[in-house]
Amino acid sequence: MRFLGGNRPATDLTYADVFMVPNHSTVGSRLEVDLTTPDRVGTTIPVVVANMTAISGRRMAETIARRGGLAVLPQDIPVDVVTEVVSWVHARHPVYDTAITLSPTSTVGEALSLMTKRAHGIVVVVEDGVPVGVVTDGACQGVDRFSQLGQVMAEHPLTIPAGTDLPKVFDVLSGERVSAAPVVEGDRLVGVITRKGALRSTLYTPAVNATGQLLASAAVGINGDVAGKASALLAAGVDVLVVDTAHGHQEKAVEAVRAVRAVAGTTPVVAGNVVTAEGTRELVEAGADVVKVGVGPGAMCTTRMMTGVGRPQFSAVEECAAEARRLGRHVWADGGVRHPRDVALALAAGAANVMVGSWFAGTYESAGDIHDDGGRLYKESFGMASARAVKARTAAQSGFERARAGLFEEGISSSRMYLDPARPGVEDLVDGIVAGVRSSCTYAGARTIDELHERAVVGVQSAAGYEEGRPLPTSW
Ligand SMILES: NC(=O)C1=CN([C@@H]2O[C@H](COP(=O)(O)OP(=O)(O)OC[C@H]3O[C@@H](n4cnc5c(N)ncnc54)[C@H](OP(=O)(O)O)[C@@H]3O)[C@@H](O)[C@H]2O)C=CC1
Ligand SMILES: Nc1nc2c(ncn2[C@@H]2O[C@H](COP(=O)(O)O)[C@@H](O)[C@H]2O)c(=O)[nH]1
Ligand SMILES: [K+]
Repeated sequence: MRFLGGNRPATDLTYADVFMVPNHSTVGSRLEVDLTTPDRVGTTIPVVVANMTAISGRRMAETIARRGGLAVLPQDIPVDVVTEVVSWVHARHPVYDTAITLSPTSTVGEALSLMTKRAHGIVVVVEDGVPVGVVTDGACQGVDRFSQLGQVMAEHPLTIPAGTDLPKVFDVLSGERVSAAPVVEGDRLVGVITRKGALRSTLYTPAVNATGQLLASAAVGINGDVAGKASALLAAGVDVLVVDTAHGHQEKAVEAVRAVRAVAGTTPVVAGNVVTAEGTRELVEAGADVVKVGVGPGAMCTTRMMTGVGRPQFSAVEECAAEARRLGRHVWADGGVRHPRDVALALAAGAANVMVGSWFAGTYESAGDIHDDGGRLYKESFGMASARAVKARTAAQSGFERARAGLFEEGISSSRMYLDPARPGVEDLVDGIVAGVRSSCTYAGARTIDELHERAVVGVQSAAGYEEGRPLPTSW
């Protein structure tokens, strides 16, 4: 990456401060771009879901890995639960979405409450593992919530035999005017496929481990028996370990990384967070394969307002990525991503992968429950250093210790993240990110993430320059 006109600004910058100019390009199509990440964690798109309780759970992990990304389970989740979630994610189908299933005697109320857990929009009614009907949201409207699904379901549903050619699936579903259908092996249900899902599966490559299972990752904190917890997570089968703390450039964090490295073998170890070359170097020397960059850019984060500490994210990523690359390692840009452009700019700055939290909170697949605010659907999100999260994390401590820890909050305890009715699923947001980044690459003349970093020419803009780039939904 170089600055336009060779003018490196004296001030640190964040994503909104910068733009990329197009280069002469020989990349003729956005489909020629390969977004496999150079960090060797196995992701085929540069999207990692942040380890936040309100966001990253089993459905998020499954859905994002199927499209080539990775979700990190938060450090607060007990090991036995992580173990169960990881084996569940590993057992998911790499192409077909997991079906929501109920029986003919289940109620419409149950179907409606489960329908928003996934974006595919159907409940499959099963008897002995065999689909006998399909229920859509439309079929549940205007009927008593206690009605049984056997009375409202569409019987003898269209089913797709597993292994059917994906363009054919798209054509069959389009021809039958249905958006989703159960997938069967023989007569037994193995999943669900949508029209969009068939399309996406031709564009995305699932992120899988050496045995072909969807990738799963989990975080470990820096307190307590770090090596013991890391070993338990490895025994649970996690494919990527993340050492997670606010201040990664502290002795305790460095020791935690050493402890994790000692037990991790060949499993990639990611550690953070830092914002300087020195912090990056110390974590790499302690054994991190990837260093996580970002102090204070997160949407739920109050650190900069509380402490004055942090660094504008574009410059933080640029400096840390340069140091990591010099040492043969990589960085993940963590926090502050609100638009596809931010992902592209993080990669241009040298990040190998980009962590997204709050933006994904407002989706069907995030971990929280859905709420209705006068017809607008939303989910609650909260920071991992908020009083709410600290309370949960310190549950085993004495009341005094918990109350004292609660005084050191550096995050928002409650925020509403509204679902975009046009893009309610996390895959809709990923489509936007991937389309944006592929396009950035062709503008820069890059076929890969490394080439985007090498070729990017970045300028600094005024607030008016940024504003000019925003679309205008209504007139002036
Ligand atoms: N990226 C970011 O900007 C930030 C991210 N977070 C997220 O919040 C979650 C909680 O992280 P964290 O607060 O590190 O909690 P942890 O429970 O992981 O513990 C942090 C440990 O570091 C010690 N510590 C020393 N200085 C600091 C400091 N300035 N801030 C925090 N801890 C410090 C703490 O001791 P003691 O409590 O005694 O001081 C404690 O032992 C994580 O998921 C983290 O990623 C939190 C803040 C900023
Ligand atoms: N200072 C705090 N940072 C937090 C908190 N919870 C999470 N985070 C960080 O934010 C990113 C995600 O950023 P987003 O803009 O995509 O939401 C996450 O990975 C953490 O590093 C918090 O309570 N305080
Ligand atoms: K912030």
